[in-house]
Amino acid sequence: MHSNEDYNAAVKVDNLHKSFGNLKVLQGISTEIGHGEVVAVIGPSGSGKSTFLRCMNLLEVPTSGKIYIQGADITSQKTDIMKVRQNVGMVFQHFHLFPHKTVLSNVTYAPKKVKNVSAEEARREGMELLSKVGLAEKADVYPSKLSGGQKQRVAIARSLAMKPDIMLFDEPTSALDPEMVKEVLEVMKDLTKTGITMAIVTHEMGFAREVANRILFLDKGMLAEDSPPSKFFTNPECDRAKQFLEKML
Ligand SMILES: Nc1ncnc2c1ncn2[C@@H]1O[C@H](COP(=O)(O)OP(=O)(O)OP(=O)(O)O)[C@@H](O)[C@H]1O
Repeated sequence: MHSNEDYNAAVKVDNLHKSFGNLKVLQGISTEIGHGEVVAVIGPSGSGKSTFLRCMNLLEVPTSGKIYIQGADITSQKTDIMKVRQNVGMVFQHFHLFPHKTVLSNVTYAPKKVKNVSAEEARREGMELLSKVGLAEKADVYPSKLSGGQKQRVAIARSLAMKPDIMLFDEPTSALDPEMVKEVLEVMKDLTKTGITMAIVTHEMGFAREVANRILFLDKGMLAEDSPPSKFFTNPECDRAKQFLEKML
């Protein structure tokens, strides 16, 4: 795919399998995500989308197969899992903010604690990030005072504070009231323009179509289709994707 032999994809997945007991959830997924690429991972419920994403930052340990992040094999025994998670940020369906910390402290906590960033710098960068997600004026409030959409935007800012190269989003709008979905998708859309590599599990087909460079369609733990959105949403190759889209659109 790439002529330069030294090229390292942002993410390379090679024959990834994951089972929970006898349940084979991922059954031999291989793909690459290029630097700055935005991929949407879609597919029926239970097809393994979350598990696939969670393997990319080792929240789930693959049963077999390899995952390389910027050329480094994170599935090797020697991997420093904390380092991987610093570089591969994740935003979840439920926001998991620290309830006893202010919005700004939620954002500055990890850079200070894990990266030894000074309080002053962490604060400056934290405020910048909160401005980017439209929440600078909420810096000193506690999460309980925020709407779901605001909480998710803080969670995004908090993840970005570690300056990851890759961001994973696991159904980031699924737990939100409908009127809050848009504000979170807008923040994510802005993020796609920054050149950060993104993998997004989503049921928001319109959003996937608009922002993704590629659609990865999972079915029964296999990568059933890998197409650009223009093709996937108008003329998908696999029958399961056709059936899925008929239900979704
Ligand atoms: N920790 C776990 N232990 C046991 N089974 C699990 C675990 N995590 C996921 N599973 C099972 O693996 C299968 C795939 O789950 P996963 O969450 O990856 O699917 P998904 O495509 O993201 O689904 P959805 O769209 O419903 O969120 C499901 O049958 C689920 O019950």
